[in-house]
Amino acid sequence: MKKNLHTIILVMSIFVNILLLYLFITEVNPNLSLNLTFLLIAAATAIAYILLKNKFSELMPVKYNSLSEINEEVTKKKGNITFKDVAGLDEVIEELKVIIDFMTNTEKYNKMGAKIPKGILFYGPPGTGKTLLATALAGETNSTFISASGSEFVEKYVGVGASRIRALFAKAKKNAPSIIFIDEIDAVGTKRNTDNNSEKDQTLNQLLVEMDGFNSNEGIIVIGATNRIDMLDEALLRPGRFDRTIHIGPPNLKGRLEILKVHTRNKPLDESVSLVDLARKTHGMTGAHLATMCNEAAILAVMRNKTKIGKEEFEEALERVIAGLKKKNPSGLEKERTIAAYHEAGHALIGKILNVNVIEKISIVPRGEALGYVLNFPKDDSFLLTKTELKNKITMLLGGRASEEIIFNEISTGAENDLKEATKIAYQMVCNFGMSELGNRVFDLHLVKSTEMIDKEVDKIINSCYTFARKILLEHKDKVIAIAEKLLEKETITKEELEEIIEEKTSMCV
Ligand SMILES: Nc1ncnc2c1ncn2[C@@H]1O[C@H](COP(=O)(O)OP(=O)(O)OP(=O)(O)O)[C@@H](O)[C@H]1O
Ligand SMILES: [Zn+2]
Repeated sequence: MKKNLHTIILVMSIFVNILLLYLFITEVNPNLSLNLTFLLIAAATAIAYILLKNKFSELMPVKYNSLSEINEEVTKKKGNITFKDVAGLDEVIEELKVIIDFMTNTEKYNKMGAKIPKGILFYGPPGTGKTLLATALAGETNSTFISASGSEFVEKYVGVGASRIRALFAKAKKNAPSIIFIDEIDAVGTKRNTDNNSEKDQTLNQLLVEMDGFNSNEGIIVIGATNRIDMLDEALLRPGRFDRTIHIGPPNLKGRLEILKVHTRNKPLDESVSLVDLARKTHGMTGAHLATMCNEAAILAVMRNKTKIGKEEFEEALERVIAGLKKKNPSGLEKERTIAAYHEAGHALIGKILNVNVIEKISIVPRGEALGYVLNFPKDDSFLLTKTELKNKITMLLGGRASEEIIFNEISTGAENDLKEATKIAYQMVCNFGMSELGNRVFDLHLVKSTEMIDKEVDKIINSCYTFARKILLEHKDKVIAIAEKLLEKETITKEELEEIIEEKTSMCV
């Protein structure tokens, strides 16, 4: 729009200039022939054109400059964003410190003949800081940061995706040490078709070739980012390619507080603002949401001619961000949070009482589709499981649903995966392990004429486990409530904290 206006003004001023020139020439020498007059005007216009040529090029549509534009776009030279700008991802940063050592002390590893990883894959929901982390890694290692987006290869550079990949790696080699960051890698990295001929597949093949081609000690690391790791072609995840995968999830309470600190670092805050309070109110939000909220609050303060950002501005900015989230999630965040807390408390308590696996962490910070999770590992490396152990596993899986039913007198869709897993184990008990009343034999579900008997046995197992889960939870309802309340307060509970809550309640009963 602005450029069109410039063009119109330019054309008009050229026209006026020609007119003035004509009037000037006829004024100075009224006897000059018409031909000579126009010749003089043409010469003056040509000179003016040459002088203005540089200005003209600025008015050209952007695409004429696209060749240089592409180069600009992919390379950002040694930025100054570092890990101090990334908050709430301490564990991830710890993991990346090894990569920094690889990149900064390459010699040390070369001498030992150690191979440095070539590719790291960041996966997790949007806005959690994947791009930020890659940029910070470049900042920390003083590397050239070359970034591209997977969707560009299939949308913008149609027909030249593969050669763009080649150019990207050539550039990285020339400017090593470098970090190549490919956002939305799923756009080129989804499972290939069998014919291998589509634009996307050719681009992906080229990416695989390039990753195999460079020597891991050349000082190049490729970082891919995706929200959909499940869709990626397995070839991408093989050793020597993206063989390190790092999950980057939404921040917990402590993480959110740290992110808020980073994003209010250079902002004057009124005393009324409590970041701890804001962190509590922003459950389920990502770093990107929090950054937006802080910025909105600052803008509101400017609009209100304030010298500092007050509590009101933050509250209003928070409401705006929540309104945006609620549009996507009409059931309301608070309700889901409470259900998730009691659901996870149910799993955890049964797991603890029946001694199923070692519970490392319980959380109601959403992860993937799940609204919460109990992180647990097998107690030892034994391959054999007894019938009781399998039934306890099922009981723990059903503990989430049972807890919801006991507390809210209502059940939710949140137990889908638990039910799938519990049913799978029950079928295995009946069909593979001979652990039902049908006797010590196996069943091939594809060969049996009717699955009625098997289904009945599966039902029996599931029902008895569910009754058992309810019994345990009803007996220890105070503990379920205590765990859930702690989860609502802190969002993540460690193994030790869980033990503390259980012990505290137990001693109170005695
Ligand atoms: N952990 C964090 N610490 C500080 N700021 C963060 C964090 N996570 C996100 N942000 C803020 O949100 C912005 C967007 O995050 P970023 O682009 O890195 O997310 P992403 O995970 O790459 O998302 P996408 O998948 O949409 O590309 C960052 O520029 C930063 O301002
Ligand atoms: Zn569950």
